[in-house]
Amino acid sequence: MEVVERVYSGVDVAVQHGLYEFLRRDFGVEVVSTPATKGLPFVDSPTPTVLSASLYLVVIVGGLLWITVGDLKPRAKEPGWLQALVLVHNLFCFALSLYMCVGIIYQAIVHGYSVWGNAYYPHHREIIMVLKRSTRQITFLHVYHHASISVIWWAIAHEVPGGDVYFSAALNAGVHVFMYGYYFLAALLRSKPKLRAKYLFWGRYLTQFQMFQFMLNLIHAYIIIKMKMPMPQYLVKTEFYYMISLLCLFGNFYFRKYIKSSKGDKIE
Ligand SMILES: CC(C)(COP(=O)(O)OP(=O)(O)OC[C@H]1O[C@@H](n2cnc3c(N)ncnc32)[C@H](O)[C@@H]1OP(=O)(O)O)[C@@H](O)C(=O)NCCC(=O)NCCSC(=O)CC(=O)O
Repeated sequence: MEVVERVYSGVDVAVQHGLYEFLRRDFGVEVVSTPATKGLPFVDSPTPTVLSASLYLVVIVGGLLWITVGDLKPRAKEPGWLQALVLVHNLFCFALSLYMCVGIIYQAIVHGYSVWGNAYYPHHREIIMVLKRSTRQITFLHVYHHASISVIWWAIAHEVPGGDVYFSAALNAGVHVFMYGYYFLAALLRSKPKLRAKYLFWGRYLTQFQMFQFMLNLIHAYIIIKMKMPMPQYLVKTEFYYMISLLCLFGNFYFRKYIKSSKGDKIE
């Protein structure tokens, strides 16, 4: 019997199961399925991602204990090494986000994707906050988001590494270009509050942009569910509820930072 190897995603298996049976029965062709992302580091098994997310939680909880037990106050003046680390970190993340955003959009164009409605088929082939002792920034929102998002994206890379997932990946990378640009400027102008207020007035618009992205992802997930598009339903439903949770948390953040606070934006 002829053996043909095909890469697959969870979607593909469901869609093409009948075809594989037909090939086996009528043509004597055995199709061997291989995940599209097989062999990629961190994708085959969830263990490295779950371990990294757990390590992240251990470092955050350990860091909070270190700050609390030692009764450490936020640093009035940061040591030079910490300033340099924050600047290099933000610059690196800024460049990486830009590379990812442009790269994903480029691939989407090359594969003739439309904005939405692209099913995946196999042929398409903080530590910073702890060091700064900035307990103000170590919020439930921040820790929940960073501990969970890596596991969610592991599942996406494993199950559907293509199709419409390009959209939220490109959008999020684009948002992160601005976010790390913002953090870079905030760190650079730390001792110059007037300049910081002048050049970082757009912080609130950045938060709105983040919430707009969650809203778009929510609408997108809703459409996929309603149109019964060939995507693993548990992943789309996870996206749907995850976006609702982020909208609530960011709504609360926005209200407390920009509306309720009598001082207004912290950077002023
Ligand atoms: C404007 C925001 C981007 C950030 O709001 P913040 O209140 O955290 O920002 P801020 O104005 O206090 O930021 C200035 C302070 O951050 C410090 N800072 C600099 N670089 C940093 C870094 N890489 N990580 C954390 N803090 C950093 C600066 O030195 C400065 O400290 P000092 O004041 O001591 O001088 C907001 O929209 C936001 O995202 N808020 C949610 C909080 C959060 O955790 N966001 C990031 C992950 S969520 C995410 O990523 C969602 C998404 O996908 O879009």
